[in-house]
Amino acid sequence: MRTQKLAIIGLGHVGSSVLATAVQTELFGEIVLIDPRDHVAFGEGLDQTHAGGLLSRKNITIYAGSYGDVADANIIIIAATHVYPNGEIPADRQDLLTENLPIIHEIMKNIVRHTQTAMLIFITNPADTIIHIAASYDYPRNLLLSTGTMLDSSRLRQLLGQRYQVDPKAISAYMMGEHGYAAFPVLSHLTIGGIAYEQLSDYFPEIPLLTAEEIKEKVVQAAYDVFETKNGVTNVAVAQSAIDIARCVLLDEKSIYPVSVPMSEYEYGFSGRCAYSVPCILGKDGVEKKLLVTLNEWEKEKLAEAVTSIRHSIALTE
Ligand SMILES: NC(=O)c1ccc[n+]([C@@H]2O[C@H](COP(=O)([O-])OP(=O)(O)OC[C@H]3O[C@@H](n4cnc5c(N)ncnc54)[C@H](O)[C@@H]3O)[C@@H](O)[C@H]2O)c1
Repeated sequence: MRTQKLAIIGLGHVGSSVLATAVQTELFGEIVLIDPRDHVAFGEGLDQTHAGGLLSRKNITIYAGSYGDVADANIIIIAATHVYPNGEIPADRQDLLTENLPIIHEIMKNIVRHTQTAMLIFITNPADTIIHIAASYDYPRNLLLSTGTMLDSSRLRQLLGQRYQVDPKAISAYMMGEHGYAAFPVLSHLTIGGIAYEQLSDYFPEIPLLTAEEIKEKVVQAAYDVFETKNGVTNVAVAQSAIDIARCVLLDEKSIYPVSVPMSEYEYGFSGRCAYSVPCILGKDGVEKKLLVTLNEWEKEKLAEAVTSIRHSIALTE
């Protein structure tokens, strides 16, 4: 009998958080770590393995490996990125593209050589362009996605949860579009405890209703509140997002998450191929259905802006 196997590619701040979160979930019996800085993959694996003697921990096999080891992986999470000297990480995610493009090509070439069945979950930025590039390889389209605006959506629910003093999980809401400056909230489908956004003032008259533009700005800024205080690193919440997706696929949960996926011109009518975040049903077959929700005029405008921004980035790769 086989256990569930996870491969993590890129063991920096994000990859090591993915590892720590994955271990806590107890979903995986085997975890392989791949990073060109062999000593980093080895050390992260060893550090986690040392906790294996504690009564709270399951006896999981964790080791530094190579691409041959992804052949029987169920889930592959990619958090590889160019390492900037002196930690001078560009704040604009798009500025990571030049350095990360060859890294993603190298990773995809290696993955397709060994498997066609693992769910690929990309974290590497710029998220949407990266998934567009990954989708250019001979790999099942339904088995690749980027966490995209999943993290932005969690920030949105957290922000509104604090504002209305309710559990963020009581809020059904998501961000769509670009994982970046052009992410936008879809207020036309947002509910708090089933109450539509525009009716919230009836229930919470003391709380002024923020405009969609104000919410967008606050959510986009939230990433930088972490980035600026943690010296260019945001690692914990995105790691949890990636593992939530992994769990959803492994348990065939059919949850709906906003994730970045390849989009054709027949979806939302933008000519040519692109990739951006839309709510998707995720299950054992990966991305099982994209929910192309009806958008209001402001949201259509913002989606067009997001597509333009991502297209500009994609054009730099051609
Ligand atoms: N999508 C999101 O919501 C989100 C959130 C946070 C961070 N990120 C992104 O996650 C990525 C990782 O960030 P980080 O803070 O962990 O960076 P980091 O610099 O700490 O780690 C990057 C790791 O990737 C490894 N790497 C480099 N080239 C590689 C290759 N060819 N194959 C495999 N591994 C390789 C490096 O050796 C390093 O260990 C970045 O692109 C960052 O922008 C995305």
